[in-house]
Amino acid sequence: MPPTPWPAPRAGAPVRGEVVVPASKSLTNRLLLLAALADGPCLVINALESRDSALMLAALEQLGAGVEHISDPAGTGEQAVRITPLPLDQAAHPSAGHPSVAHAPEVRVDCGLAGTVMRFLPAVAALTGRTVHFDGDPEARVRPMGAVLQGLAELGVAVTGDAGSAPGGSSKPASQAPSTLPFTLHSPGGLDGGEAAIDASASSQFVSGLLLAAPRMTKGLTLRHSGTSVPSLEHVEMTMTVLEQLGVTVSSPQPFTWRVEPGPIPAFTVRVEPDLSNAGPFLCAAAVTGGEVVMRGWPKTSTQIGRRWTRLLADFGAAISTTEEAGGETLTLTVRGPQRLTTPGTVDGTAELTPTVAALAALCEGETTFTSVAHLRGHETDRIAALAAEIRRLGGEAEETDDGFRVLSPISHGGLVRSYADHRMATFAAVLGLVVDEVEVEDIGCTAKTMPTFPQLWQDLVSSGHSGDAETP
Ligand SMILES: O=C(O)C1=C[C@@H](OP(=O)(O)O)[C@@H](O)[C@H](O)C1
Ligand SMILES: C=C(OP(=O)(O)O)C(=O)O
Repeated sequence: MPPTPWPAPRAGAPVRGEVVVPASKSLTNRLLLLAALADGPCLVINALESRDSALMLAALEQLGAGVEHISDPAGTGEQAVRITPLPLDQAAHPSAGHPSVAHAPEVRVDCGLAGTVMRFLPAVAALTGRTVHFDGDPEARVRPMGAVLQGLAELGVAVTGDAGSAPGGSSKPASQAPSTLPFTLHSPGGLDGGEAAIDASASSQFVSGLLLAAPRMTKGLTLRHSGTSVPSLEHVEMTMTVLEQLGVTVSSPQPFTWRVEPGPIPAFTVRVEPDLSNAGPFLCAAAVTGGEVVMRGWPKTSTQIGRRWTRLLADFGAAISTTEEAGGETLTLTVRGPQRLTTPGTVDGTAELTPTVAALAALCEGETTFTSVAHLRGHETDRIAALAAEIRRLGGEAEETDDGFRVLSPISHGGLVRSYADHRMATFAAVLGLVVDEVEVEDIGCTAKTMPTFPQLWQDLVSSGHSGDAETP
């Protein structure tokens, strides 16, 4: 049964309110994975609870980690996840008195539509020495996977494109590794690492996925990107920083080359930051309605790409102010919307923020050109095509370009916006619906990928303060 369309709440007045967004998907899934590779049980406080993080936890459990949900571990009312690491020593030394992994049952990993699961877990799977089958949603089966699988094949992992193939099936040359889900990995000797070169121009997650597992490769890993540019380079920096913060030695001997030394990951307790990408639509609610939205707990420094919101919103005419909070680590961020949004003309390399920025562009007079985002064609959906199509559906003009798209004129009416199973297409439509009558979102449920509470938080924010009138473009 198709989902019931969700009528996007229309702001009858400038949106004024405060919002607390859940934890970062990118940090949660890195920290859960690294906890499973640590040398003792770890506590991840305020871990995101969403489909992507649930898939990560389920997969880590399948691979042999322990997962326990704990309420209020620090007396702050927060939730936490305790991870008992994977028994990797058994994989590395199957004859050292441990039950051999050769007899361990095969594992099935459901990636859903999560890039962080499909790109980050193959190297971890190889470390376990078990035969692991990966598959996901129909939309996930077209997302690019080739580089990470070629990298693993180069490092000696048998990779086959048939999810049902026999364990131990012959390894193919790296160039013949499958390029999409489903696939099967088999690496009975674990993963020694060493050196590999991959073309990561389709996703930064190919790099992150190999680097995250590298501390537990016996030789560590020197990874070189062989293409022109890596998109979302911030996410690779996040990977390197998180590894370093957890005590792993990392370096970047030259541009597009990363080195992770082998060694233990000391057991850790960590608290996850709010998701600054998912904060975007809420902050945009102030920008598009001429209202004011406050977010407490904005990290003073962050590895998240969403830290760019302060600059991006200012570029569209919003006023941003911050005050330091007690403890000095976090800020209270206030976004005040302008009377009328102004386009900065060009928006470059906004990666996963792009659909939300596109909502601002679709409400501006004047052209906005999005550049260096070609890789968005391999996201949850082809976001370049989807954004152009949905802007046109609502009466705007938009065209696709080689490395992005151009919004030529603003939308002029509401309608049913297709969500393409993509959480950011759904929230793109929600932002538009604040100021345009009768916008409906085909499947608001897809926001559960990274923020199951989105519909409620959105409704709460829209109804939280009423004064003045919101303008229709
Ligand atoms: O490493 C990560 O957590 C992510 C990396 C980026 O992927 P791409 O490089 O494929 O854009 C980003 O878009 C995604 O939402 C999360
Ligand atoms: C591209 C995204 O997700 P994923 O981690 O599935 O790649 C995203 O959240 O915008």
